[in-house]
Amino acid sequence: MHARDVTTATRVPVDPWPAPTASGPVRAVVRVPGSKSGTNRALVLAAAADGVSRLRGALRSRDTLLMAGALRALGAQVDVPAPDGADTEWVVTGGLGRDAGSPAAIDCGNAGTVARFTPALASLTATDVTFDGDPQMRQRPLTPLLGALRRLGAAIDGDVMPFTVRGRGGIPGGAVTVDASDSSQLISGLLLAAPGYDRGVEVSHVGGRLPSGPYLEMTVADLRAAGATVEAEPGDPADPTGRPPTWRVAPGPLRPRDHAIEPDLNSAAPFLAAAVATGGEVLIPDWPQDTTQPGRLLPGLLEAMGARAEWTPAGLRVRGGDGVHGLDVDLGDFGEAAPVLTALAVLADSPSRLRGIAHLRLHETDRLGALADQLGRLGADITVTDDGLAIRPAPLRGARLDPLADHRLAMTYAVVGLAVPGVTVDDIATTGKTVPEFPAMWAAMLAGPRLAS
Ligand SMILES: O=C(O)C1=C[C@@H](OP(=O)(O)O)[C@@H](O)[C@H](O)C1
Ligand SMILES: C=C(OP(=O)(O)O)C(=O)O
Repeated sequence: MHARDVTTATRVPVDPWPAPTASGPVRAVVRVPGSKSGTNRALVLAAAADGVSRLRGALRSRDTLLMAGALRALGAQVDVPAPDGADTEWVVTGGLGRDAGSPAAIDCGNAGTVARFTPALASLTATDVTFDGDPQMRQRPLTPLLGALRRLGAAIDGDVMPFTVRGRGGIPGGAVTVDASDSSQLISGLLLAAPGYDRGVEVSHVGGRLPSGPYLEMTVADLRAAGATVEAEPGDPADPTGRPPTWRVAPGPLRPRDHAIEPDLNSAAPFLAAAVATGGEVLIPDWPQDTTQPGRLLPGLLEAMGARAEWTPAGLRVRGGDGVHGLDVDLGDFGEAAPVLTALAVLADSPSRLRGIAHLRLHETDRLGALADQLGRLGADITVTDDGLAIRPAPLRGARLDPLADHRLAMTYAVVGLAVPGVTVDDIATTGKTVPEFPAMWAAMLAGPRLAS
């Protein structure tokens, strides 16, 4: 068992959880909860705005409740509706503690978004704020962010977690470089608070390949929607001597917003994969037509593995084909898809290569090593390469798997379990990081409702 926030677990599942096998093609409509990345950006921007913001469709999960707690510690009021109550809107009254207050503490859990998005905000308060988190969060990249913030004028004790930001009511800001090759969140964290720096910010990425590009688009779009003036220059990855990717945010007030959070397309991935693995059909309502979420790439990826994807007025429908085929793909923009695609790849009839995802070693756990090791217990043939995974078809058998406190690994094992009898999963409740009702949703998917064909 791994530590988890029991306050978010509304139903306690059995441990280890027997992953259900599918008795036939899965046919279901699955409504997935709100986007973690959208919810946590909306909360940060609302906390930094002057006035009251209202969020509909926000995700209520471990990562977003940790964000709500962090923003309260920084002086904002965040009212989270009860899980099953009539009220569904999250209401945020912006305002960071500008008067010297007693020291505050922020628990980041294993939420990269909390650990990377809130230190810059803390530098705008007049309070000492100490940051800590789960053992794995202490290992995840933060040092480049703290160094850049210090160069922008923040006073910070420590280069690794736990560390303390000594808020002095603001920072000068200005131009800074950061090596964000280990995580795009290191840049997002500097940008999201930048309207509050005296001179705003100009951030350039200098280093190896920048992962998770769509999340920087999301940061820019969400800042603009909150009234910030932002310029983004992509740079030319093919010309390392050219101008690096650079973002500029002007100083100025943010406006409060009332808006809806999109469904989390990453959370849809295991359910869509269930359609592919079983030759069935899953429909996700409210799939956005136009989105900055990297999950917009999912339909194409699943089609490359043999599925058919179709946008209908009711949502995105994915139908499995005659079999599952391997794929060779660069997932640098969409590393979160790698675990679930690995589940499909071990069920596929031909080899797969997942490339461009070296940074996954620094996610909730070392995802590359964990996938090879844990799925290897089932007999899967997975090799960790320099920048990803090589997967070859192999006969599979049941075994007990440990998600190592990683929500996406737990959901990945559930997908494999549809096709391989005897898979059990430790600590399935770790899915509460982003999909708190995962076991119940999975059971409901397997029970229908049937779709008209
Ligand atoms: O900005 C965000 O909301 C995220 C960025 C990505 O992080 P990395 O750039 O560290 O991969 C992604 O994996 C994470 O789940 C969410
Ligand atoms: C990498 C992930 O999360 P985090 O926001 O903690 O980085 C993820 O959700 O796959």
